[in-house]
Amino acid sequence: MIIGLTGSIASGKSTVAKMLEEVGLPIVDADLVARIVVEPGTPTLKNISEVFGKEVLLENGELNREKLGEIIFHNPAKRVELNSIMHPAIRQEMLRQRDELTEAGEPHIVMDIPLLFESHLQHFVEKILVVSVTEENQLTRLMERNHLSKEEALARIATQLPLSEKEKGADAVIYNNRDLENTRTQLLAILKEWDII
Ligand SMILES: CC(C)(COP(=O)(O)OP(=O)(O)OC[C@H]1O[C@@H](n2cnc3c(N)ncnc32)[C@H](O)[C@@H]1O)[C@@H](O)C(=O)NCCC(=O)NCCS
Ligand SMILES: Nc1ncnc2c1ncn2[C@@H]1O[C@H](COP(=O)(O)OP(=O)(O)OP(=O)(O)O)[C@@H](O)[C@H]1O
Repeated sequence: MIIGLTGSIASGKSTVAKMLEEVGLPIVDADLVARIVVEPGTPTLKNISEVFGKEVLLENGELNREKLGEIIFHNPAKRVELNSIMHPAIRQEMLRQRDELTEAGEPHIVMDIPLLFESHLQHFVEKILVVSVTEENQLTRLMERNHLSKEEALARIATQLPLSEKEKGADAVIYNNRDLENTRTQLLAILKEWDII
């Protein structure tokens, strides 16, 4: 079974992905793939620097993620432009990793895709697991993890579909508002129901 793991920024997808890894499931991680496709020397990085200018590169030639983040989370047109450069490359590499795992005989694969609904990638997966949080917890955790001001964190949250909408499209929802043991208990119950463990 191909499981799509999604949620919103700082809702706890990576936290749940780690738990899924601990029970032995392989993960295809879109955020990680998004880093691979912009490594120095890739056509995607060249394309980004042509469109956004040399200011989005560090001195060593790597992508300046902080700088690019500041630009795209405050400018919808720039975000659409970046998405149109990066998303085809990300999708291609994610499918390659998925096929490699399938060929290696993995019976279940998790695809961790933050923008699963926004990018209409539901057809990539068979079951959708949404990690949800209250707006209050999401904001506090995002500000703490990324050292962002309230305004910066709210701007990032606003670029994604509301979690209430994502919950409607889910086969199962994990409410990640309490401690990690509580989250793990919810996850294991879902995996049992889906006959995965
Ligand atoms: C702008 C970048 C360089 C900022 O890097 P940074 O290290 O600060 O963030 P990171 O990559 O860890 O992303 C954190 C979260 O931000 C959110 N996010 C990232 N990109 C986008 C986007 N284009 N639109 C909406 N939300 C986004 C996701 O929830 C993601 O999990 C980076 O996010 C990026 O390359 N984004 C474009 C690719 C993309 O769409 N990635 C999202 C999943 S495929
Ligand atoms: N149940 C919890 N209690 C307290 N803190 C938590 C809990 N779950 C996650 N966190 C913390 O909240 C932050 C966001 O979690 P995580 O990185 O897993 O989210 P994410 O959905 O993967 O985010 P992104 O989309 O930005 O990659 C992290 O700093 C994490 O340690």
